[in-house]
Amino acid sequence: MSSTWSLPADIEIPVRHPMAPEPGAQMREHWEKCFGCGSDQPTGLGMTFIAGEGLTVEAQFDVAHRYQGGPGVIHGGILSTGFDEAMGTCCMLLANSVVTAHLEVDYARPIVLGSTLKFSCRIDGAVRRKVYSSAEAYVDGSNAPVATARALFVQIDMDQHFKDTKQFIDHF
Ligand SMILES: CCCCCCCCCC(=O)SCCNC(=O)CCNC(=O)[C@H](O)C(C)(C)COP(=O)(O)OP(=O)(O)OC[C@H]1O[C@@H](n2cnc3c(N)ncnc32)[C@H](O)[C@@H]1OP(=O)(O)O
Repeated sequence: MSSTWSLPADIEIPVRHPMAPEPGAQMREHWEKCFGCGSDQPTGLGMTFIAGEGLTVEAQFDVAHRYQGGPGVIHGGILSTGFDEAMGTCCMLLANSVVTAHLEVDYARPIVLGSTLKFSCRIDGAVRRKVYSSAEAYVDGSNAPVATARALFVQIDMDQHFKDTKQFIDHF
């Protein structure tokens, strides 16, 4: 990993929301039209999520041929999208609405089309509206991660943040 990412000194461990899904339970999509998780988004990743213990989430999707970048391997942007979605969903354990402010990925190994890509995500801490997360991605048969990521999410007011794009909720 080549990252210079560091967590702030005043970081605190937030409390998992009491209404968050139980460990082992499937977590819901945050929006049905979302490219990452939406059930009404036929060209999307179709990611699924299982709540883990504490502030952790496991996620996965199948690397379809349409996600190809180089010959036979995943496009790097699709992999970063998977991280974004998985870590963003992990933040839902706090029952706050967040958007990504910063995302960085280290690509360690090529990921072959047809793989099932699995993500282990956690919340590392929070400061005010900022939620810090990190994650690793694995494919079957690999003990070492094929990629790692770190991200900063910022809590938002949904009505304010999407005030200019509300029409997309009714007209996709
Ligand atoms: C609903 C659940 C969803 C779960 C799954 C979601 C998965 C997918 C998530 C996405 O892909 S979201 C789409 C991509 N992201 C965006 O479009 C966000 C675009 N950026 C913004 O809208 C604003 O920049 C943002 C809301 C992130 C922040 O603007 P604000 O005016 O609300 O806050 P502000 O700029 O004061 O920043 C708040 C704190 O974050 C810090 N910050 C913001 N951007 C940063 C950055 N890039 N790097 C480091 N720190 C950053 C900022 O310094 C400050 O720190 P302090 O509390 O210490 O003062």
